[in-house]
Amino acid sequence: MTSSSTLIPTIDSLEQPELHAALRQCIDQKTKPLGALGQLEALMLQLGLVLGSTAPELQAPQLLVFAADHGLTAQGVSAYPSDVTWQMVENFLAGGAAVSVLARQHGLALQVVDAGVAHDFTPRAGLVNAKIAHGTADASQGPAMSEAQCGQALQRGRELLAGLPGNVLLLGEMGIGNTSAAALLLARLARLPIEICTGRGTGVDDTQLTHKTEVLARTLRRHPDAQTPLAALAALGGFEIAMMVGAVLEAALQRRVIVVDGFITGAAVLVAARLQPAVLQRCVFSHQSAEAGHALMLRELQATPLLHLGLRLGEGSGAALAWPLLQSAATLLRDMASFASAGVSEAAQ
Ligand SMILES: Cc1cc2ncn([C@H]3O[C@H](COP(=O)(O)O)[C@@H](O)[C@H]3O)c2cc1C
Ligand SMILES: O=C(O)c1cccnc1
Repeated sequence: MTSSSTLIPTIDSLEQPELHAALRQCIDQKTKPLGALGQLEALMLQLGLVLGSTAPELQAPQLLVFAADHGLTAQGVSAYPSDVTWQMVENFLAGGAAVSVLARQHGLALQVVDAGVAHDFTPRAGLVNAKIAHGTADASQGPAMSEAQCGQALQRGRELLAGLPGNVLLLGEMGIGNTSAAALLLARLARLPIEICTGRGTGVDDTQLTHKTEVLARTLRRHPDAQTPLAALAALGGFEIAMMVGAVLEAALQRRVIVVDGFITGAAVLVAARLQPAVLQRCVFSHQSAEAGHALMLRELQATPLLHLGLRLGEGSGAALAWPLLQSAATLLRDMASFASAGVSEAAQ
C-alpha cells in the first residue's frame, strides 16, 4: 500500500477567530430575537466558517452515491439479495429511486460511483467506474479487502473530487449488507458492544437480527488486530465506505461543505474523523436515521442532526432532504436585514 502520509491529507482546523466573531455579530444583528433561528444559526455560522465568508454562497451541489457489494452477505445479514445493489444502481441512473427523485426536485447533480459492485455495467453518463473489485470478501472469514485495495479505494475517492464543480458534497451510498459493515466499524472504532451497534438495516426480523448480531460479533473476534482506523476499514469495511473516506478527506481539504446522510455515510465520516478530526468542522449531519446504531454514532461524533424523520433508506435521501435547510441558512445569512439597516429597535437595556 502507498504510505498513509500520501493517502491521508492533513486537514487543518478552521481557526478563524476574526471570521467567527464577525459571523456571530452578523447573525446576532439580524432582525430577530437573539438565537431565535435555533439550530439554523449554528448552521449559518458553520457554512460561513467553512466557506470563509460572512455571505457564503452554496454552489453547484454534487451528490455522489457510492455503490458496492459485500461478501459478508453470504452469512445472511440482510433482508434483501445482493443483486439489489446493481439493480438499484440501474434505478438511480433511470431516475426512479428515491434519491433520484429528490436530487431532481432540488437541482442536485447526481452521479453514481461504482466502487465495487459485483456486476458489469454498460458505461453511460452519470455512472463513474471506480470499481476496485466485484464486491468485498466475506469479512467473517478473512479481511473484507486487502490493504492495497483499501488504499486504492481511498485514492480513487480523493481523485473523484478533483475537478468536481461547486463547493458542496452530499454523500449517498448503496450496498446490500452495508449496515453490517457500518455497525462493525462503529463497534470497533468507538469501542462499543456490537449488540447496540447492530440494527435491522433493510428490515430483518427478530430472529434474523439475532443471527446478524452473532455474525457481526464473530466477525469482530476474527479481526482482533484491526484496531487502527485504516486496519479496521480494510478488515471490516466496504469499497463504497473506503471510497467515501477518501472523498470526505479530499472534500475537507478543498473546504467543501460535506452533507452526511445516515448510518453508512456516517461510518465513513467516523473513519475519516479518526484519521483527521478537523473533517468534522466541514460536516453537516442531515438527519438521524432509524437504524439502531445511528444515535450512538452521532453521539460519538458529537453531531447534532438537522432532521428526525425516521428514515432508514440511505442512498443520500436524507442529505437531499436537508439540502433546502442549507440553502435557507446561507440565504438568511446573506439577505436578512440587520437591526441597523432595517431601523428596528434592539432588545431593551
Ligand atoms: C430496494 C432497496 C433500496 C435501497 N436503497 C438503499 N438501501 C439501503 O439498504 C442497504 C443496507 O441495508 P442492509 O445492510 O440490510 O442490506 C443499503 O444498500 C442501503 O443503501 C436500499 C435497500 C433496498 C432493499
Ligand atoms: O441510515 C442509513 O443510512 C440506512 C439505514 C438502513 C438501511 N440503509 C441505510
